[in-house]
Amino acid sequence: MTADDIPPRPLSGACPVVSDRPSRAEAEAAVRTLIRWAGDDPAREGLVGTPDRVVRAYEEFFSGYEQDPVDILHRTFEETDGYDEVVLLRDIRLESHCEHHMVPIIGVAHVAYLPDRRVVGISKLARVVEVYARRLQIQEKLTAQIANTINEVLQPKGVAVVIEAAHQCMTTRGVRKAGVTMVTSRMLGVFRDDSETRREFMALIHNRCGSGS
Ligand SMILES: Nc1nc2c(ncn2[C@@H]2O[C@H](COP(=O)(O)OP(=O)(O)OP(=O)(O)O)[C@@H](O)[C@H]2O)c(=O)[nH]1
Ligand SMILES: [Zn+2]
Repeated sequence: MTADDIPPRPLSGACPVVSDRPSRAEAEAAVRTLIRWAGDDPAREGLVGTPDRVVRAYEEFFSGYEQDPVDILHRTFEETDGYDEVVLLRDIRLESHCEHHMVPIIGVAHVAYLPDRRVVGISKLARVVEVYARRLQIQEKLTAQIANTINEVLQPKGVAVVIEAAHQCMTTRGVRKAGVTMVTSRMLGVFRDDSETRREFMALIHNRCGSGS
């Protein structure tokens, strides 16, 4: 599946802050409600600390709303030795949450770009993945947001993002199909326009030679 039908702008940036964000106490009360709804007693010993733990876990899972990926990519370096080949970060571990069921999406992202003089510290590509992953997502949007942000900020000759992930809403509930992987891609610039560059990217993703893994 591709995200070709998703417009390239304006998806990046910090998320709009909700004006009526509940307090921590209200969030913990909501967890107690869910525990009661599940049929258990939030006052019993083993569950007393659970609302606090769940809210802390959510703080981690959804910390991406507080961060702006554009800032992460802001610091770039001029590449003066004429490197004009693809830069690829392969197998970036991805942990997100599906916006329909709020259960994990686990997989990997492959992120490549073809620089146009300016390059970025490679960890920053993984950080952009991390920020968007730590929001409620569908995989298509996540894929497009990562690619569009890199494209907007670095203005390279092209960007390619592929995500391969398993959705626990399909494995632990619902249709319950274990082992299914969803694959999404977003190709911009030369990766979209030039089939040879796209083929090279796909070969780099799938050719494990020399990776040491
Ligand atoms: N396109 C897309 N669909 C997703 C993603 N994550 C979850 N879904 C799907 O979102 C759909 C939500 O469908 P609904 O019919 O509203 O929800 P549901 O009744 O829980 O559906 P089932 O999962 O089929 O039981 C399901 O088909 C999920 O598999 C995603 O990242 N992209
Ligand atoms: Zn889901």
